[in-house]
Amino acid sequence: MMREHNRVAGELKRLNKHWNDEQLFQNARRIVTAINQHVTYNEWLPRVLGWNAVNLYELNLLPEGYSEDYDAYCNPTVLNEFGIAFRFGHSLLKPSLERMDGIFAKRNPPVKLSEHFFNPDLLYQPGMLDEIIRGLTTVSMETLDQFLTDEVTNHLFEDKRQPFSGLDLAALNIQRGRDHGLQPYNEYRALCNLTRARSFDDLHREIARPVIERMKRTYAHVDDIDLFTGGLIETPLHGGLVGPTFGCTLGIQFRNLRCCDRFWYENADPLVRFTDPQLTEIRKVTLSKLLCDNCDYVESEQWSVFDLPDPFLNPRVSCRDLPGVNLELWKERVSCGVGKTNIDISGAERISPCVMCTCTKEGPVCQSLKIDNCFHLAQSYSPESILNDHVCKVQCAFAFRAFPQVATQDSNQLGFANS
Ligand code: HEM
Repeated sequence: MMREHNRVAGELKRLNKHWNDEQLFQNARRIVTAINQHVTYNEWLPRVLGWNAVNLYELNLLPEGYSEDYDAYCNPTVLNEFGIAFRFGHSLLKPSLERMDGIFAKRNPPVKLSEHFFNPDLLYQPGMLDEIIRGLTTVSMETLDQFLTDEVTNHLFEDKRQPFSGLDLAALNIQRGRDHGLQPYNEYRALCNLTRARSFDDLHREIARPVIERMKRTYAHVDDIDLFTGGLIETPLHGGLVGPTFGCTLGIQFRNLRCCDRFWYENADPLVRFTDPQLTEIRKVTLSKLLCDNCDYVESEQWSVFDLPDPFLNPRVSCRDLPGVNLELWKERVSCGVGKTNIDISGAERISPCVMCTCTKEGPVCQSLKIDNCFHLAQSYSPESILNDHVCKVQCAFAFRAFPQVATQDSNQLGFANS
């Protein structure tokens, strides 16, 4: 995303040479934020929550036009519970990241997590970032379940010189929930419209039997189960990764992030919105295109990078064939051409006797003028220009017919009576 920011800022500078650093930064930031929101809700959330939950929490994006869902009275901040529920990703980690070359052959050695905590030097090696990205988009993740790789449960931030110095991420997550005063898992079940369990066996609809048996051995009472533990062990929602309790926590959070944010990219607020054509451009972008644009030598990506490549269902295509944002639409207007008239930005001109146009950032906006006195109009404009203006004709033809003597006076320039 940082590379994308700099790429967009560079393009904006080429298109708007008169912009200063602040304008370039703020506009690039706004575009990249919008792209991030679009990719997250369009490509990522459906895979985490499944389509049923996406529909239930109204997280579907609009295919066109502006959203009117902004609610100034709701709270967009991050829920305490979300800070724990969103750690479900820790269960998806593999012990090492595969590296792949340009023809997707594995490169050795893979990047072992525990060998690189606090040591990102590897990323400075030429081609390394591309190799890791190819690996990440080609190899499947771990299953979301009660297991976390040993690399983060025994070797997190380990000091190799000191045996057993590694931390346990699962324990940190559980303890962090308690530090933050979170309610037990059972309370969140009730809040999320599941039944409040009175015994361990009441969990059987959401949690597999053998896992319930392990819970019995771990916790003294069903009310003692922590949110992180209970959420992680639930059977996934249909078509998603997380179970109903994490699904509910994430669903509410992502709904708030969308509806309570005045700067949400689909919003209609005329002070901060994108133009309709700009919004259409943002809606074209996919994570595959982002990777293409920002890796060093990546030339192809599968259409949907959150899904494994497949020659039929998700083929790798050339980066050139993936749609992206056309930044030409952010070229700032300095003027608008309306017919033969050129109007400066923010200026207004009468382009004909009865039509006034204003040049806005989104293009010219024209409106008909109400004519109070047609004879005054006739003193200022030629008969041809008035007759050629449909708006004048509609308003003044009646007046000129009613007073034909105006047309016969020598001083009269109109000649309407003869027409
Ligand atoms: C190699 C990969 C990762 C490592 C080593 C890692 C490690 C950590 C650590 C050490 C913490 C702080 C734990 C604490 O003391 O409370 C943390 C917090 C967190 N992690 Fe991860 N994590 C990784 C990947 C992920 C992924 C893939 C996700 C989500 C999809 C994720 C979500 C979170 C969240 C939401 C927090 C809490 C942040 C906060 O409240 O400030 N992490 N992670």
